[in-house]
Amino acid sequence: MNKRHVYLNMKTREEARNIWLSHFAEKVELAHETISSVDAVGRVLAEPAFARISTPNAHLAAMDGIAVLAQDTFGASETNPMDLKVGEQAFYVNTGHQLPPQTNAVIMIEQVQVIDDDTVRIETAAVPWNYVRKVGEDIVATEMLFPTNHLVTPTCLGALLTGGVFEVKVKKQPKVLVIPTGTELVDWRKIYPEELQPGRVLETNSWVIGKLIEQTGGKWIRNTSLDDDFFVIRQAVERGATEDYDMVLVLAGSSAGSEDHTANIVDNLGDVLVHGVTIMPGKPVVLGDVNNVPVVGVPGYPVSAIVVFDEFIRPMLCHMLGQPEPLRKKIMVEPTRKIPSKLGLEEMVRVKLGRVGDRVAATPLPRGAGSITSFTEADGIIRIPNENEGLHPGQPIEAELLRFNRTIDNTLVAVGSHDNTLDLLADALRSRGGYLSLSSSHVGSMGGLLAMKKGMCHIAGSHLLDTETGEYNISYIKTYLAGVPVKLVHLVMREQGLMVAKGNPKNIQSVEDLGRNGVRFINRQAGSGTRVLLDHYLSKLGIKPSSINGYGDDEFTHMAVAAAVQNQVADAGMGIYAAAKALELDFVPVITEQYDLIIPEGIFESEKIAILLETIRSDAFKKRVDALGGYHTERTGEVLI
Ligand SMILES: Nc1nc2c(c(=O)[nH]1)N[C@H]1C(S)=C(S)[C@@H](COP(=O)(O)OP(=O)(O)OC[C@H]3O[C@@H](n4cnc5c(N)ncnc54)[C@H](O)[C@@H]3O)O[C@H]1N2
Ligand code: MOO
Repeated sequence: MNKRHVYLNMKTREEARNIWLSHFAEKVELAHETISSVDAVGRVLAEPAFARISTPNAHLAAMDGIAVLAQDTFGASETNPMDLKVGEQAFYVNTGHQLPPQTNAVIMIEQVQVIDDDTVRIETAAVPWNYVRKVGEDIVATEMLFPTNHLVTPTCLGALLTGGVFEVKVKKQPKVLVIPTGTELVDWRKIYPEELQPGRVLETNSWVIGKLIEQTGGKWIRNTSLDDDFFVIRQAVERGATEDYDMVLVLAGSSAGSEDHTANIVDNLGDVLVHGVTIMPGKPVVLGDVNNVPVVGVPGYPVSAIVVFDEFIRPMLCHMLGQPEPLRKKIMVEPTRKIPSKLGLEEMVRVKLGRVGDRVAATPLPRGAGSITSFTEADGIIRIPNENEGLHPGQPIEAELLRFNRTIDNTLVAVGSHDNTLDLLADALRSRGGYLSLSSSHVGSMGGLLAMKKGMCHIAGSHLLDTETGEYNISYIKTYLAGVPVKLVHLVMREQGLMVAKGNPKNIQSVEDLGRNGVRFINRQAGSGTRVLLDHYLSKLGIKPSSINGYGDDEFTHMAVAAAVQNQVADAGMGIYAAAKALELDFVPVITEQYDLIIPEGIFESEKIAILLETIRSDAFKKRVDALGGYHTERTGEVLI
């Protein structure tokens, strides 16, 4: 059974959804149960709920005052006040009291003069049924309160109880068996995080998918994680499809590897309806039918699993529960940079969004389906259609929102060079308890200048050294942002240097050592301030870039360079002290450099920027920056131009 499975016929998302939902349209029927109305919040009615009693169940006073027979008061006016006898023509009532017999209106106490214990005076006539809540005004016994398939909410509970419906018949929650598979997986409940061995992976998908099932109104039972063994996994799927489960999910093993059994197992036990959909992430999904139970082979990568939940599992649960699928709101956005896409696949690109002027800027996040943070950091999803090779910067496209519009309006968009203090800044802004958040995307200093020129960001972080004057950023602004009025605010001074393995085994002491035989370097991308700095040193020292082994290999952030050194992909990389410290690397200082924020003049006086400046100038923020090590904050917050 270890044959490598070749994809059946790839289907488009639309085709796959139709096959999947229509195949089970008549087959999936949830059982019913009768439960207390209070427990039914979040559940779906299996039959209509009819009121058993009326409410109000008598005529009730709607105001504090006197109950009267309206006809008795006709003719009363300011010029013709009328006296009423208490206990005969007028009866004191409070809001909610039942009206005394033979009365049909209430006069508010403010409009009543008390003459003595037995007499009250009025100056306006009462209109029949004024300030009275009549019998059955809200609910009439036998009326239908809610139809079949109604989702009970806390407010619906109010109507049910008021109508005397203390129990309701609801659909049983769809019960889903979730089977994680993969010999490399480790149960997080059984280890300390630091004990995780290299190559082992924490089993997270079942928990994420399980909680998504709960959110959709289902229940989940987690099978213990199974090794990649055809027979063991088949047995679990068979059990799920013959016991009283409404759906079975096999996590991982969906693609083409020698250990990827899901499609074969479904084929062996039932029918594979779809294997392979032209979406990315989520491509290798398996949709099948075993014993009339929907079975999904959910791809192992965390983001692929979430996408498959959104596209196929949630729709099936909603179908079972008779609920419409929740649709995400959509808005038009513009990419801040080029987003290439594979022809023939519908790519779902996670993006950060922020309103800049009258446009919403969309910055793509890393696309790897293994990166869960590319989903948690995303504000929206852009779908690039199958027949499209990608998007140009500024090309308008629809994005599905993962957050509220308000959040997007209140996001400061930072595009440019990466610095760890931006993370602290983002946290400091959020922890003010206000509404403002910072989203930063790391495209290097020059990338930030370009985004600013196109009006796609509020902030560009930059540390571009003018090698002739020794000054930072200003000459670059003059050259690249000519005609774009901007302000420059100093953020931090920081140590740049060479990150090397702990103990510095290759004894790298300076930039000159990078050209030595046996030293492998990892560079930063062209256009990054760090690259400019390195090139400056190389030319000053007369070292040819071509003489450095690895000069052509680059990474986009300080942390990525640090990780390359930690993983021994390289012996040295240029970056900031904080990144070296974070990964416990040694650090050889080269220079203290200046890192500033460029901000468009047009928004410099805005409330958002005022909050930003107040935050970076605060002692609390500077203290946190200093604690990172390798930073100097003496001039933090100074406006330079
Ligand atoms: N030759 C090909 N290889 C792959 C293809 C392909 O078309 N041809 N497709 C790729 C795509 S796209 C995806 S998505 C993955 C799907 O792989 P599987 O569903 O077979 O899953 P695995 O390979 O076992 O795992 C992938 C990845 O995810 C981790 N994982 C698995 N389960 C969990 C879990 N429960 N919690 C957390 N993480 C999990 C696993 O360790 C792997 O790192 O295949 C590509 N390959
Ligand atoms: O389809 Mo895979 O899910 O692209 O990563």
